[in-house]
Order: sequence, then C-alpha cells, then structure tokens
Amino acid sequence: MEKRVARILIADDEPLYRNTTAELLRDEGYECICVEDASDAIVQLQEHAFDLVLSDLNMPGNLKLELLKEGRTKYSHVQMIVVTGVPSVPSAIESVRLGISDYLLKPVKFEELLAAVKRALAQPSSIPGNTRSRPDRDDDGRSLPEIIGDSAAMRDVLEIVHRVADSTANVLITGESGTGKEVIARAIHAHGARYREPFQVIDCTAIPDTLFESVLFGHVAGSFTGAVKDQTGLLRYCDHGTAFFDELGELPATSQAKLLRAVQEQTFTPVGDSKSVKVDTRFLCATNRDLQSEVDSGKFRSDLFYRLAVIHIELPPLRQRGDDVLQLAKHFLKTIQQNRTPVTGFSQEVADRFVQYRWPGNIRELRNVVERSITLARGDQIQMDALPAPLRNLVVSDVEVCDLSEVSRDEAIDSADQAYLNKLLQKHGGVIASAARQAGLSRQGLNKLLKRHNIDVDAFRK
Ligand SMILES: Nc1ncnc2c1ncn2[C@@H]1O[C@H](COP(=O)(O)OP(=O)(O)OP(=O)(O)O)[C@@H](O)[C@H]1O
Repeated sequence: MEKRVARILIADDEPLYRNTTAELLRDEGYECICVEDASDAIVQLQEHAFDLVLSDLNMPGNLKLELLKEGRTKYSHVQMIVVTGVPSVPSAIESVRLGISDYLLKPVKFEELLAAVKRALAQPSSIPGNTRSRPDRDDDGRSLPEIIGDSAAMRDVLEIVHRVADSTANVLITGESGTGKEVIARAIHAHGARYREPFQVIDCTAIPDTLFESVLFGHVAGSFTGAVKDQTGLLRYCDHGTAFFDELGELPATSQAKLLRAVQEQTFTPVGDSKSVKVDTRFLCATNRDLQSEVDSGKFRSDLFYRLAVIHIELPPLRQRGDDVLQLAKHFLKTIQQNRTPVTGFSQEVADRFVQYRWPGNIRELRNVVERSITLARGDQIQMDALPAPLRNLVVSDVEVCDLSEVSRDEAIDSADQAYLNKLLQKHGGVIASAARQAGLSRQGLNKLLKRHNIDVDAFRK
C-alpha cells in the first residue's frame, strides 16, 4: 500500500515566509495548505485531516493563542510547531503547557525547520493512552535522581518539565544556588526524545575565556602553542544529545559571542580548522543570576539570551516550598544512611526548626545537614544537639528563646545577633550599604559580622 504523504497546515500572516516555507516543504514531498490567520486555520482543521500545523503566534485571531488551544484540545493527534518572530516567555510557557512539539524562532533556517518537522512527524500521535515509557536510568546506567517535592510551586515546575521534555526548545533554568537546577536539567533530558544520547555538562566557570573555543569546538594540532594533538570539542560529544551550560551568567562577553553562533546555526569551526562541523544539540542552561536584568544593563547579550531562554523555568528557594523540606529531609535520611545506622527520624523540635530556617544553601545545604546529623545522632531520632550552629541557635520570634541550662550567655547573645542580622538583611533586600547605615555600622563591620555568623547575603537579594 502506498504511504500517505504527510499534510501540513501553515498558519502565518507573513506572505513571504508562508509561501517560501510551503514551496520548500513541497519540494521535500509534503502536502501544504497555507492560511494567514488563526480563524481560517481552525476552519481548515475542521474540514481536512492534517498531520502537522506550523503556527505563528502573532497573527490575526490568535491574541489568546486560539489556534494552539483549539488544535491541542480538539485535534490532539495533530502535531504543532510554533514558529515566531516575537518570542515571549509567557507565550512560550503556555505553548509548551499546551503540548506543542517544538518552538522555533524566526529567522529560522529551512534545514532547522525541516529537522523539526521530521521530528514532530516521527512522534507517536498524542492520542490518549499512547505514552512513551520513560527511563529511570541515564545513559551511564546510573539511576536518575528522584525529584522530591509536592509543593504547589514544585508541581508547576514539574508540569513544565514534562511538557518541555519532548520538544527541542532551549530552556533556561534559574534559581538560587542548590535549588536543583542541574537535577531539573537532567530530568528534562531523561524524559525527552534524546534520552539515549549524551548529556554533557559544561561548567562555564571552569573554562578560561582564552580556551573557550578550543574546549567547546576542539582544535587541530599545531593551531596554537600547546596544541600538540587534535582535540575533539565538548559540543561534538553531545551531537544529537543535550549540552547543559551550568553557571551561564558567568560567561564573559567574548565567549558569549562565540556561543551565539553555535546555538543559532548549530555549526562551529574547530580552532585552526577550515571546515565547519554541523551538530544537532539541545541547549539547557542554568544560572543563579538574574539574567534578564543583566541583559537590560548590557552585561549579557540579548540575542543569546532569547535563543537560550525560549522556555524559562524558575526554581523556588527551599524556604518557599513548605512541607517539601521535611519530605526532602526524610528522603535524604533514607538514602544516605541506607539502614546502616539505627536513626529512623527527626524529633518534633528538629522538624519544626527545619521549617523555620531560611536555608540559604537550599537543598544542597539540607542534604549536608542531614548527613552530618546522622553521624552525630545518639539515638534513633535526630535531636537538636546534632544540628549545626546556625540551625541550633536560630532565634525565631515565636519560638521560646532558649533553655537556660543548655545555652551559655555568649551563645544566647550570638544567636540574638544572628536573628537581628537576618531581619536587617531581609528588610534591606541584602543591600549592605543601607543595612549598615540602619545598624550604625560601617560596611566592613557589617560584612565581618555576616562572615562570623556564616550568613549568606545573596540569599536576601531580590
Ligand atoms: N527535587 C530534588 N529532589 C531530591 N534531591 C534534589 C532535588 N533537587 C536537588 N536535589 C539535590 O540537591 C543537591 C543540589 O542540586 P543541584 O546541583 O541540581 O543544584 P543547583 O541549583 O544546580 O546548584 P548550583 O547553583 O550550586 O550549581 C544535589 O545533591 C541534588 O541531588
């Protein structure tokens, strides 16, 4: 039996883009129908059978993403790709929530578009029940980190992770240090179509500016002093897979420019080589900086930002995740001690303190605290005396200050000082100059105190 030609609906109000794309796709053997607004597209969907819709976002009749909504609810077996010239984070998130296959930015190269079309058409249709089994191991056979957390904030994050995993859209993950950005990046890779391909972590703080091209793109022997043999760049290793750029905000301007070409064209040239290399790589990035304001102040390239932040996932700090803190603590207790010690839980006082504490180091700090407490615990319950000083001495206004038999005067003064500094920084949003002014201290004096109490001022910055 002859295979049916795939039929594509192109909805876009730019005639040049619409007609050229249709012509090129027809040359590739697809059947195309073009419309210039969302209402015509909806009529076409009612009257004909389609396999794929290529949809603009900013076109008449689509102010509220009507075409995507109608398409995904009534014609869920039809794949959808968004191709837009006006990217916006809310519309990207909404598109991904609705379950599109891909989100591309104009100007889009035809090869890039064609690859996305082929990928979308190769996907199993999203008829209910037709779900792909998810791996619970990564490509090295290690088990994937379990994502613990049931707070509303985390549920929203996980919904986006599942929606975005199957597309090739680049994702920027932001959040304070230790909130689990790398864990989320690995989850996106593991739940997506590339799960069998490499996941390559590229730590932007670990590559000196002068070696950026060589490390990322590779070099040929003799291209510079010290290049004694050919070296393959990291990007080549993640061809067909995912490149995870950690600490993206630290990337110097010259390296940003070099990365832009690789992201935009999926092409790079190894140092000293004359031939360029084509790759198919998905980019996931993480930073604890506010990259949007760095773009606004000219410190980070806006073109690179928009290419990489097609979808933006903001991870909540642990102190805003309610009961997740206890769930995570129990999870770490179980996984770290693996029944090797008699410890089975936390005292009520410890559990309360976990909820009251600010956790400037987030989940990483919690994990360390649990690990340390298991070692110091004396019975089957972790008690206050096994906690590190910042938690043990925390003074919360509605907690009884202390039991005089347990705390010395110096310790009591120290913890009051700490509570004062926490409040002060909270009020001044982590701005040292104004906090020091209010406290009647010099900036150096305040910094010294913060250091002594191990208080991370970044945790208070908004
Ligand atoms: N939801 C989670 N469930 C279980 N463990 C988690 C979760 N999120 C993070 N972790 C654990 O917390 C620690 C920190 O996570 P991760 O390295 O992903 O944070 P990060 O935000 O990338 O940190 P940084 O900004 O410092 O690079 C790791 O040990 C990780 O396994």
